[in-house]
Amino acid sequence: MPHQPNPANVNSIKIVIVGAGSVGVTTAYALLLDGLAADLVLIDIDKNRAQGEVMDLSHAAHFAQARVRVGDYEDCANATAVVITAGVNQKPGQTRLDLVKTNYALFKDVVPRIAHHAPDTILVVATNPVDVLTHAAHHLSGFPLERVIGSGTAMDTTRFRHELGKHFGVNPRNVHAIIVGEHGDSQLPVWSLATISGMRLRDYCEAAPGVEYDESALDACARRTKEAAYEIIQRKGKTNYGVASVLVSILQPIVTNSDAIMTVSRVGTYGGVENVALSMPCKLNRHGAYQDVPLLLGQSEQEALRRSALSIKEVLTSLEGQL
Ligand SMILES: NC(=O)C1=CN([C@@H]2O[C@H](COP(=O)(O)OP(=O)(O)OC[C@H]3O[C@@H](n4cnc5c(N)ncnc54)[C@H](O)[C@@H]3O)[C@@H](O)[C@H]2O)C=CC1
Ligand SMILES: CC(=O)C(=O)O
Repeated sequence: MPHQPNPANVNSIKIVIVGAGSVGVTTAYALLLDGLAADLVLIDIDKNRAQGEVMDLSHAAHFAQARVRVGDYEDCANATAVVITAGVNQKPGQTRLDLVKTNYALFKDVVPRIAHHAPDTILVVATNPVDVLTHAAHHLSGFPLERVIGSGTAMDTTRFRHELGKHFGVNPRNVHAIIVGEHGDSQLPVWSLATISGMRLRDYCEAAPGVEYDESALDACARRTKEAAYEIIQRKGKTNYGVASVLVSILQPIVTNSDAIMTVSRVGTYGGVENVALSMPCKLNRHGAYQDVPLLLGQSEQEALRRSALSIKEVLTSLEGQL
């Protein structure tokens, strides 16, 4: 996702990243290069490793004029945002939902400590399964729902625009298309509202010379979007650059108070399923993901959204008594 030049005065901006592994450190590096924070704190159970990362990042911070340091939970005080990237990641063949027990136990430990020291901060959750853990973070912190944001399908929307841009030979910035629902296997592309240059895809294909509307090619774009993480993990063992860039795009409107619309995960009622977190378009500013953006889904899309909500709810129910 392209980043805007940062117009905010970031002198007072502190961002804490809990989890200085691959995603956390790549996010820290992207934040430093974007100049989005004056004070960047990394917290990790492995302090020695975190210290090594900080030493290395400090050499990049030298050019970016920011302070980067290892911290503990009391350093969350007065943070503008705390990003949670701590936890296990998928091994080849595992789904995101397979990680739930281990990462939920970690959240039970970590989230109350963050909330204790930073009762006014905004939590940005990346750890998988991100929708279930966004729900958990909301309950464990006691924060209002707009201040607990999961990176959700912001990642999948970016991948989808990339795929459609490649297919149509158009810069992904000029493709307006979103993925909603679970950041996982039940996600859904919103074909009915996808546009290029203000035109629905079918109209664009009729108007643009030499472009055919090929439904099976479009389905393949959606399939590659859904399967991208599996393929990357199969090849390199993890994903980090895409998500780091997406996390910076989520932090940007929070820091600059700029009312961006993004597909992020938030607790709510979706497809008639109550008290579940999944991604729909939301407005983001310094108050967090503070407003739903209405989405006029077609009938089959509404049904797919309900199925996605139910599949997340099923995992939440399996954790019942623990939440
Ligand atoms: N939402 C998204 O789009 C994406 C989410 N992820 C998720 O992000 C999470 C992290 O992935 P990676 O960075 O690749 O893993 P990693 O193994 O490289 O890093 C995890 C870090 O968490 C730390 N940690 C473990 N327990 C901790 C605790 N109790 N307190 C503080 N730190 C703790 C570890 O020491 C390690 O440094 C995974 O759950 C992964 O599935 C990964 C990519 C994309
Ligand atoms: C791992 C993961 O959730 C992703 O790259 O989408």
